[in-house]
Amino acid sequence: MTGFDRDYGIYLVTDRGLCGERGVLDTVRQAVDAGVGCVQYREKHASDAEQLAEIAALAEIIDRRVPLLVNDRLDLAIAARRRGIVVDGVHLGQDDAPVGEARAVLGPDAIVGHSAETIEQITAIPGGVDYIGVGAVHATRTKPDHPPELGIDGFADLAARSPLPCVAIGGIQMADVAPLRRSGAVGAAVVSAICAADDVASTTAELVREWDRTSFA
Ligand SMILES: Cc1ncc(COP(=O)(O)OP(=O)(O)O)c(N)n1
Ligand SMILES: Cc1nc(C(=O)O)sc1CCOP(=O)(O)O
Ligand SMILES: [Mg+2]
Repeated sequence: MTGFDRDYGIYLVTDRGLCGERGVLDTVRQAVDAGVGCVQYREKHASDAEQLAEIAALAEIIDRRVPLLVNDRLDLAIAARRRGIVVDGVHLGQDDAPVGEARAVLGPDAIVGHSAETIEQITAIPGGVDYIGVGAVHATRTKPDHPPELGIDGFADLAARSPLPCVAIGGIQMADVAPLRRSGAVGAAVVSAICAADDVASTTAELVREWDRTSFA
């Protein structure tokens, strides 16, 4: 399966603060066991050494069951791979390293995700991108500087016009999963819905069931 025709399912984006005492590693372990389709390591504050150590531990826990992507930091993804750590790709925003550079360095099998919030940004995306992260579906406290709220209908409109598969992100909760999948999302990316859950295993399993039982667009 290429990154392009992949079903990303319930796509976990990590947040150390929201994981609290349980920690990122145990949260990811439970979420992968419960069926998430992708994990993105998103850490804005730790040192490079700390992030590399955490990426290495996550790669061991995930053990190639689902893709592990690194948010923002193409350089860290490359450094991890040089150490033999299995990193499957990157998610890069509009202000991060160029997606073409990521594709060139990580190779044809890597997953390269890119963010966009308007149809102009979507149509301007160069080749080599596997999916677009489109948000914010809803306002969210997880990313105070999130793009304007699209709502489900706004997401559906962009996904219908996009030449690339779209992963929805931003304030996604259980009730959004089915409508988003019906509107063409190839994944529903969540941070707080899983990281801040009291019971990660059962919450994730419920989200995954909802995704799996909803028909494609
Ligand atoms: C799946 C997915 N979609 C969008 C984003 C947002 O990325 P970006 O615009 O670079 O913002 P930050 O995550 O870096 O704050 C994402 N991370 N994942
Ligand atoms: C990382 C991120 N990007 C967004 C975007 O809209 O581009 S919203 C977001 C955070 C999503 O967190 P939660 O699932 O807790 O709402
Ligand atoms: Mg970014």
